[in-house]
Amino acid sequence: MANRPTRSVLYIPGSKERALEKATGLICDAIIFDLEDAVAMDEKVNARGLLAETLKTADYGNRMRIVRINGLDTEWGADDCKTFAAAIADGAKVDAILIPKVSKAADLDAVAALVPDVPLWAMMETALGMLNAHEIAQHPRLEGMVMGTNDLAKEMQTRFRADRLGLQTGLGLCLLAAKACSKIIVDGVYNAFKDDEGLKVECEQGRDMGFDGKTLIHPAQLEITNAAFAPSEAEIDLAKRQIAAFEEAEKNGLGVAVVDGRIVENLHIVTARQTLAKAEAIAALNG
Ligand SMILES: CC(C)(COP(=O)(O)OP(=O)(O)OC[C@H]1O[C@@H](n2cnc3c(N)ncnc32)[C@H](O)[C@@H]1OP(=O)(O)O)[C@@H](O)C(=O)NCCC(=O)NCCSC(=O)C[C@H](O)C(=O)O
Ligand SMILES: [Mg+2]
Repeated sequence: MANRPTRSVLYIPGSKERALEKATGLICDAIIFDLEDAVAMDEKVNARGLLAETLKTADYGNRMRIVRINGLDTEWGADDCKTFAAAIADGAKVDAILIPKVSKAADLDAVAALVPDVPLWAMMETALGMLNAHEIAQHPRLEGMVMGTNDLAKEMQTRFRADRLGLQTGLGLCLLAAKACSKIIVDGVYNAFKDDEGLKVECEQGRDMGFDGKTLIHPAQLEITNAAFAPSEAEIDLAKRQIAAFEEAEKNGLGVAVVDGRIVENLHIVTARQTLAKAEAIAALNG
């Protein structure tokens, strides 16, 4: 869905009944209902059943509902696919299926064959996935990419740094692939969920790099993230002034305007209109 905001994408373990209920009232743009890493092995089967029933009955409003299945290389992946294909046919509201550890386009083909029609999202979190990001982004069923920075850091053997130096190549490759193919791309989680300042810095970095939003692990991270990935009042004001100045310049037969000492050309107007469209989409979401 073009323009659908994905500023804040909250993981909820599919096994946690209280968290599933709480999310109906949280200020997140999207929810990842997780059956993979957030669910213990002996809870996998129960979580699958609980989640399938919950998505038939619970009202998550206009929050996007994304189900993260287990990989098809695990004992749960194929049954996750079959259960959700059946649940969707039976009225469960699922906007996308998220596949973990996607390393090549064929990983998407395998899930596409088991779950018809629903858009697919890919966890980008393996070194091979980074190298194959473009072929993954080109997949016709793919709608969005999610950076899995914990798994990527593990495979890369990087250490945590505020500037995410060891992850930058992977983040950049995935961003290029997603943008070239007009797909949604959201950043990885910030593990220290009580560190607001650190989260803010990482959100700003992700926003500056071009991510559409960030994945989160705790409701306390929502407010900072929503603010960071929304156009600010100053950005909205600048966009309006750029459009007005450019229209005025055009009337005078000019192709360039100047706003705040900077040139404004047609391409800047595209960005300005995108900023206003994003602000409108967020306002519409908040009703
Ligand atoms: C991190 C947590 C285990 C902390 O849980 P808890 O100790 O229960 O937190 P609080 O007591 O502060 O919770 C306060 C209330 O908020 C609710 N809550 C907590 N977390 C969530 C949530 N994620 N969604 C919805 N609601 C949530 C609690 O129920 C409390 O409610 P109330 O009873 O009304 O007070 C916990 O936050 C958690 O489990 N988070 C999710 C962890 C997760 O999903 N991990 C997997 C995804 S990360 C990943 O794998 C990314 C990727 O693959 C990679 O490789 O990087
Ligand atoms: Mg992961």
